[in-house]
Amino acid sequence: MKESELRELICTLAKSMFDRGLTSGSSGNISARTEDGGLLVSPTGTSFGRLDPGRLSRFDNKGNLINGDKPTKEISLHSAFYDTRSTAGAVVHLHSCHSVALSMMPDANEDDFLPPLTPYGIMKLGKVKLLPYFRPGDPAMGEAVRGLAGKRSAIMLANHGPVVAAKDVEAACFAIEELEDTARLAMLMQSFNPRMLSNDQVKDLITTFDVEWDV
Ligand SMILES: O=C(O)[C@@H](O)C(=O)COP(=O)(O)O
Ligand SMILES: [Zn+2]
Repeated sequence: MKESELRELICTLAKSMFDRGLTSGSSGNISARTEDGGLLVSPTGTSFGRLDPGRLSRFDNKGNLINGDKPTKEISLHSAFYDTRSTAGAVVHLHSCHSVALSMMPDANEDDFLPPLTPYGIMKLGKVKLLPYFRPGDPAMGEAVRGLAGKRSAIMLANHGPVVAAKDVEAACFAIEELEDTARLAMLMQSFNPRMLSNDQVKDLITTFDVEWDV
């Protein structure tokens, strides 16, 4: 994809998520690989509702900022995904409400954050890791992601928000939206003892759709 098209797509997808309340104010950040191995990154303090394609932070393939505004303070978090997952072409972070709510539950599962409620949750995300709370911008977040050795495409930062890497920016947005939808279902259903997918049904999905599943 030409860089000008990628710039437009990042801003269009970010605005779509903002307009649907998936992140609000100036929360969230998004990045995508360019054809020359560089990165386009949302600038710090900007709103997903009003990203300007011409002002995205542009890094070259050696990680130098070459133009655009000052990047998100979570750049080390994004870099950790690119450095540990060779397939990563985009990374998205949101402050999506239901995911954050689920991360605050006393019985939240750290190794497998999302309950197996729907097939799409499994297919789009694999197993989601819940990481502890970090101060926003703390490079330790990136270190925690590096500690996962590229085995997870999706993580949840406790009391903060989800972060998802995927092959391109559209796939990353699809996946993080699925994470929020699954967390929403989990919160809606939590007092009803919902019937979940069985282990066999989950295994069937993993096999049929070639889902990465860190065991
Ligand atoms: O929660 C935070 O402060 C950041 O993770 C965030 O979502 C927005 O920070 P910037 O991308 O630096 O604006
Ligand atoms: Zn954040």
